[in-house]
Amino acid sequence: MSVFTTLSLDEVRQWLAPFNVGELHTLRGIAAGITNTNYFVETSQARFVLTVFEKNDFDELPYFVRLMTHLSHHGILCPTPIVDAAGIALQRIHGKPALMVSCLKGTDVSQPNLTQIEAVAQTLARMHVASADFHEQSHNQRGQGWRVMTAQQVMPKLAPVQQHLLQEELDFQHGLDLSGLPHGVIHGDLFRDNVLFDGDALGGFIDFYYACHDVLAYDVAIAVNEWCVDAATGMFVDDKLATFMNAYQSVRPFTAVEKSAWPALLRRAALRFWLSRLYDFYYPVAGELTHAKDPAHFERVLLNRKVLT
Ligand SMILES: Nc1ncnc2c1ncn2[C@@H]1O[C@H](COP(=O)(O)OP(=O)(O)O)[C@@H](O)[C@H]1O
Ligand SMILES: N[C@@H](CCOP(=O)(O)O)C(=O)O
Repeated sequence: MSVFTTLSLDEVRQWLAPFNVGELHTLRGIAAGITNTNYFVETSQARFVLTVFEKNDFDELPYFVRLMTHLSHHGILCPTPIVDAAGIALQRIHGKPALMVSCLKGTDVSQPNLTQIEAVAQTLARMHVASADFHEQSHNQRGQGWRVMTAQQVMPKLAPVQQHLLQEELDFQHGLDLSGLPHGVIHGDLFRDNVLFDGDALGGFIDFYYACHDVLAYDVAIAVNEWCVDAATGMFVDDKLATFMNAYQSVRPFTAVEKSAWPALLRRAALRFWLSRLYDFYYPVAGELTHAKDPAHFERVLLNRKVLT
């Protein structure tokens, strides 16, 4: 259960006063999610999601608010930040940053079918295209500096064969020059729990809090490593991968440079989540669930992607 900040109907009613969203009817804590407190807020006008940020500083959030606003104005299915009468979306509640967004339709899907994979891929490509005129740049919190620091922390915990794999991959990634690849806004964590579906119709992408300015094809690599993989082996499932790549490239075809960097990007994406899962595994935060995020899965994915290079 991830409601860290308990809110009462009365305080949310008061908090909603500067918004033009009608009368508050119901308030329901959302159990899913692990980082922030989320509530479904139902008013006489519509349904919203209210997020209380448990870890982010206020100052790092306006980028995400402006990004989601930009993307929703460009027709990308994602939460739309709701502004108060003064035009301000980001507020405080219990002294923590708080944001209300539109409620998307649907739920996350653990076994996506090809139609759903196609919709994710096309929307991701449209999001990348729509980001071309979003001119703010935010650095990747899970980029090179984080990789090196996290690797140092987990390295002593690993078996020698894993240490060798990790060091070799860090060296390989450090030596890459990706500056010639198209850059833009990446989602950065487009996992199955961050995409909602209403049947086969895409409800939208959520959880933009790893979004940043980075290599667009890297975002695709993150997504295919999640959506098109056999859970037992870490190998690609061919028809899922083909469906994803065809759908993505029907909107934004890869350049020649992206094609040649692709195997390395798949490795970088596998490394990123192997590392974060290793860190969570060896340095668990009391009370947080880590069992669902198996580092060994991304170790297998990385080993598989190395074979492709
Ligand atoms: N805009 C939204 N519309 C509908 N449901 C949402 C929305 N945002 C979040 N949710 C629901 O809340 C859950 C937790 O959100 P998430 O962003 O993953 O939280 P956390 O940041 O804590 O990981 C999601 O699985 C989804 O069910
Ligand atoms: N979707 C990821 C978790 C998000 O990354 P983290 O760096 O916050 O752990 C996963 O399933 O590993």
